[in-house]
Amino acid sequence: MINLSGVGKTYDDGTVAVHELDLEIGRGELVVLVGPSGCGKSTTLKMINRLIEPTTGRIEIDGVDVTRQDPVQLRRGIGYVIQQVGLFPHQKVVRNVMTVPLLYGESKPTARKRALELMELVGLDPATYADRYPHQLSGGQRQRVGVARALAANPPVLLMDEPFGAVDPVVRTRLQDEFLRLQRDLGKTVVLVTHDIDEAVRMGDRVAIFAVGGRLAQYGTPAQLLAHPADDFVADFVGSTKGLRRLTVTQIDPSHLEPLDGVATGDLAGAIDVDATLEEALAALLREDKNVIGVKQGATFLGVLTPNGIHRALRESLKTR
Ligand SMILES: Nc1ncnc2c1ncn2[C@@H]1O[C@H](COP(=O)(O)OP(=O)(O)OP(=O)(O)O)[C@@H](O)[C@H]1O
Repeated sequence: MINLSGVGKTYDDGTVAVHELDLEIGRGELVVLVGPSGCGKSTTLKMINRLIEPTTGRIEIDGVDVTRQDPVQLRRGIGYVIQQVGLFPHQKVVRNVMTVPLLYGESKPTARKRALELMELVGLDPATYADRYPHQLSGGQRQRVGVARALAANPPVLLMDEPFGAVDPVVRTRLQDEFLRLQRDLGKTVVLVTHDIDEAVRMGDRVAIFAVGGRLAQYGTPAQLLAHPADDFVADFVGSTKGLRRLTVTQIDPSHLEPLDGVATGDLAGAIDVDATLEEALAALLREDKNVIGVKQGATFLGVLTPNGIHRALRESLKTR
């Protein structure tokens, strides 16, 4: 879908922001670019929609070189969400979201209808929020308006630069979850920039870790990066809590379950679905202050998971990936 080959950017003052970058992003994939400050993540993102022109290399979307496309045309197919959202302060929320459909020649009633649908989609009740001004919203709500506006032209590609950066950690986690749910329905191809490795691991189908100097240190699934960091830099960056992070990306394996026989009902912390992650299983055990949790697939009870089982599953996932 999106293909970067040998892409480099050297700014006029000689700063090498991105160096010989090869990156392939599949259709419908959510790829996160992560790394320390100044390592070229935003520059990479802006080269995809031609806000910045590369010095070397080639960027293709669906096999078409972006530099051969009219930038305005190109950006119609690419939604862009930035941290400070950039809403028009003197326009009501609904009007802010209508901007893009109006730009593309939709009639006012059609644009308004679409804007209200999009507000609903991103979890902002139109009846409450449509006629507010941006300053009458919380940071998280403003961010949702930004996402709604980026989706307004129904672009196949979405570029997001620190989209959840400006909100507190609790709201941030909620927005991340909401966006993941939305993404499951919409199936956009998303490239998301963050400096937060936890966000990268939570959100990314694949994660590209950048090192200073615009060098790609490693590209892989969160599980691969956590289990097999390519070098010391990546190992350091994913950090000492990588065992914990693995909980969030490792799914329950039915072969680690034990039979229910012999477990006293009082010891059981309810049941979770087999599609859950080890983190969800552990969280449920801690929440209920129990040491056994049931695992089911639909209505079928598969067995139980204990802290030992979780530990074993973690150890094995480290070996196999
Ligand atoms: N217009 C410019 N002229 C010169 N250097 C620039 C320009 N824009 C960015 N840079 C430099 O290019 C490098 C990469 O910048 P970029 O914004 O892509 O990094 P980033 O990884 O997105 O950083 P952050 O996480 O801090 O936003 C940095 O060293 C930055 O100072």
